[in-house]
Amino acid sequence: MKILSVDQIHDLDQSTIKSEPIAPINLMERAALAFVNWFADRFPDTTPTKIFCGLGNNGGDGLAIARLLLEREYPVEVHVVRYAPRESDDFMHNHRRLKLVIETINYIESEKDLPAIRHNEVVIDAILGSGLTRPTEGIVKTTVDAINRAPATVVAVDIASGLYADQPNATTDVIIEPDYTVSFQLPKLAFMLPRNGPYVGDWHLVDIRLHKRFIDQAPTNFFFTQPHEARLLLHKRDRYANKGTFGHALLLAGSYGKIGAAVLASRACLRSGVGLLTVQIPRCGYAILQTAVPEAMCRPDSHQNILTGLLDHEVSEQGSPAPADYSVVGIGPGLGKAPETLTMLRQLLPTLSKPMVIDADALNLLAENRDLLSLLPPNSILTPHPKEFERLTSQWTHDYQKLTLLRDFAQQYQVVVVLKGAHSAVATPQGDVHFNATGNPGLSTGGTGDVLTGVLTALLAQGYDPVEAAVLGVYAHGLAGDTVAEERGPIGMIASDLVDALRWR
Ligand SMILES: NC(=O)C1=CN([C@@H]2O[C@H](COP(=O)(O)OP(=O)(O)OC[C@H]3O[C@@H](n4cnc5c(N)ncnc54)[C@H](O)[C@@H]3O)[C@@H](O)[C@H]2O)[C@H](O)CC1
Ligand SMILES: [K+]
Repeated sequence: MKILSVDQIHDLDQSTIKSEPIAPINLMERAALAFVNWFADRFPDTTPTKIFCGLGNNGGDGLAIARLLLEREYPVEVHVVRYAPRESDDFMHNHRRLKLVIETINYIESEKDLPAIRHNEVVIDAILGSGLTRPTEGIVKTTVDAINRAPATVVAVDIASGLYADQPNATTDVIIEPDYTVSFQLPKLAFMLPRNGPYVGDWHLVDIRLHKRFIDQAPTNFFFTQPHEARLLLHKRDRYANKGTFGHALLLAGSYGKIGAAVLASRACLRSGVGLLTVQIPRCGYAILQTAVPEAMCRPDSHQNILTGLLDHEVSEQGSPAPADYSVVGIGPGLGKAPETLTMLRQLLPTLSKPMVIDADALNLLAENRDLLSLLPPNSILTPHPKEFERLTSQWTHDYQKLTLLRDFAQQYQVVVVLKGAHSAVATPQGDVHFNATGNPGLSTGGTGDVLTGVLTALLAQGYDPVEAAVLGVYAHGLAGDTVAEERGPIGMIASDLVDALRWR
């Protein structure tokens, strides 16, 4: 699903109005009805509801929502924040219609007009929408502040008042902090950025049948992966396939005290459909890996505690293939940053031409030796968490800057970057960014990144296009997290649970 800019959403509105055709006031009615249907599914018709409206079309939506809720016999109070002398046409239209069915419309011009808000009430925020052009100030700011301080549940219409849909807010801006945002049809870029969490809450989309052809043709670099889109990426399995069909992956992972990372990545790789898996680990991990993951083959490193890339010929079979002979190489989980391991990485990279997967300490080694970045095989997948990405690039002051760094990095080095976090972002060598829909805070625990590395390595081994592998892998990994969280709650989740919860269908 595409994420469009505010300007594009405005044009989409106009295009919908012209092409259907539909009168603007009827499109507003459609939007209000979609909101009310969502609302009525969550809140019973006994819920005391205070609707705060601005004077533009977001306020117009609020007035229409008030009328539709009154029709359904919700106890509704309407408060219009009168911050400017002029209202939009569709606001005026809905104002006239509402006056016919409601006893009073309240106006907030100064602080003394603010109503008390109690904890059992729901506040609907329809003060400002995507038309925001400047920070909240004066009575708007005072009202937003009062709503944020109130103990009630807050639902934002389209977007929280004061939050820019596609550009950074200042840290001093006063913005509604909703429990829910109910947005019209397409998500806003602002919803994808972790630091906006308090200003978005739990967000939902309601369909208002905006002009489909316009959306199909609209250019954008930003996408949100929906479940059905992720599932379409899944390759069907041929009935006559054999294990050779699904590739042979080589994982380079583990160091003394971190063999568990190699185990997690290996198990996840096997659970994600790889044909054959070989793992190179330090000798200290040999018995552990062979016991914990009997399905994997083991290449013991000549070093006892770290990876050096040299094989222990006492234990490993004669004539082991070179890393380049495997379908894919995944490197990083539990690796450590020993000088010998850096030497291994330095020698390995120029020998590889197929896309590889690079995670954890392999990323930290790249960050400390940035000359290695130009040796990465094109279309390789890098999976940094924000701190690792900062080491690879530079510090950022807000999420939009981080997004620019992310796109620039992926384009400069022609790699796929999975920036992990809430709504993990997959940046492509072409400059696109795909935000993920799945996952929860339970994933912030040791080892979940190792699981992702295993998943992505398996998908590349099976011949998935690297961008598709990243989008699908991140989706499936997050979904496994959601499945586990549903069962035992996010607090009790551990990375091994994720491996067991991976589902490919
Ligand atoms: N396609 C859709 O998604 C539809 C959206 N609808 C709703 O329309 C709003 C956008 O409406 P618009 O009138 O363009 O803007 P706002 O209501 O957000 O703002 C009104 C007006 O206020 C001025 N303004 C900007 N910043 C401030 C500020 N900080 N303080 C005071 N005033 C400010 C500015 O002049 C704005 O124009 C969208 O969010 C949806 O809710 C349609 O109803 C249906 C289709
Ligand atoms: K709003």
